[in-house]
Amino acid sequence: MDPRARDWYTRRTTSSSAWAPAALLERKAGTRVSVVIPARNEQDTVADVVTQIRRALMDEIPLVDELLVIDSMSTDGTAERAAAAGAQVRAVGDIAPGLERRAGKGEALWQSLFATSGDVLVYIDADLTEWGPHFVTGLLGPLLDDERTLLVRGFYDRVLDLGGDITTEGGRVTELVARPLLALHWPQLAGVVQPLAGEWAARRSLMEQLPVPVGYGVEFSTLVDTARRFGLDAIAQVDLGRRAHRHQSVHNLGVMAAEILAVARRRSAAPYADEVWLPRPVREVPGGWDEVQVPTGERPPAVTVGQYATRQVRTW
Ligand SMILES: O=c1ccn([C@@H]2O[C@H](COP(=O)(O)OP(=O)(O)O)[C@@H](O)[C@H]2O)c(=O)[nH]1
Ligand SMILES: O=C(O)[C@@H](COP(=O)(O)O)O[C@H]1O[C@H](CO)[C@@H](O)[C@H](O)[C@H]1O
Repeated sequence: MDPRARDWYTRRTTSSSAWAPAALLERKAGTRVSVVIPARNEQDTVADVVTQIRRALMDEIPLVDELLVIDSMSTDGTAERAAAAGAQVRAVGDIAPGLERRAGKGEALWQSLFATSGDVLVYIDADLTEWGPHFVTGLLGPLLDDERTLLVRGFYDRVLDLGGDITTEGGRVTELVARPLLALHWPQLAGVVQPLAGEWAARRSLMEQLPVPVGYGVEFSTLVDTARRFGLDAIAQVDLGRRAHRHQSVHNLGVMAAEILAVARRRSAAPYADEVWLPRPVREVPGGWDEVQVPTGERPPAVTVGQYATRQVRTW
């Protein structure tokens, strides 16, 4: 296991309960906070997400200065319901001249940079069904606590509810693509429990400097790019408890997986790590850390070994 991963995990992981809203308000001082909710056809859930944040973190205490829903080419009532719940709503393509209408979550987050004024940006998905305002305060904590922190990833039990038994087997692309990719190519990041968490926060000064994949690769790219350019300690992660959301079909997640593989391929000049270790999801392990070595050994072509060496073989 890359010792940097476990060291980072130990030093840079906190729980949302460590970041009390009142204490954050004191630390906030002159820092402006924008919450950005990218939304494509989320009319059934966006109003609840907006309402909870508005009530808890704008009406009850003035922690959040700006609450923006980016309407990402929705064809339902997302924009109307978000506005009725009290959010500012801006449609991709209507934000600034020259920013044409484009689909994609990353595109929505990138365009939000031109529609917000916050020094700190908190990204919250619009399809959450099990969550709370502590997602926002937990993500803000490490950023308001230390100016050297640039990016904060949430992590949680990932609920999977496909209409049958409800399990915590969610985060299918996270577990089958993103975390194995990190273990292979960026083992120092293997301690990040939810690299694809849709709830995360970053300094504007960071986001303005990073390239942003227009689709679902944005979480993976910002993690890898921040670590490479600013070091592991520029990143922190916060335990947010439990999260449920609307699920996509496994076929749609196949497209998402390909986007993330493309982002990784564009960045992974490095060969595979010598040894590949995969930490188990932290909540499965009492005490919070266990790792499994991934068998990566390869045998040489049989024709080069032992009794095969003399056989006539077909050559192409
Ligand atoms: O083109 C898109 C695709 C997704 N989203 C939003 O990005 C968030 C995460 O997307 P989704 O729920 O589809 O991903 P999943 O959570 O299933 O991986 C949600 O709020 C979506 O409405 C978006 O704004 N534009
Ligand atoms: O983590 C994942 O594997 C995917 C799919 O989650 P589920 O298997 O539907 O629980 O969800 C995340 O990935 C997307 C790509 O980074 C993010 O944009 C989503 O916000 C996040 O929910």
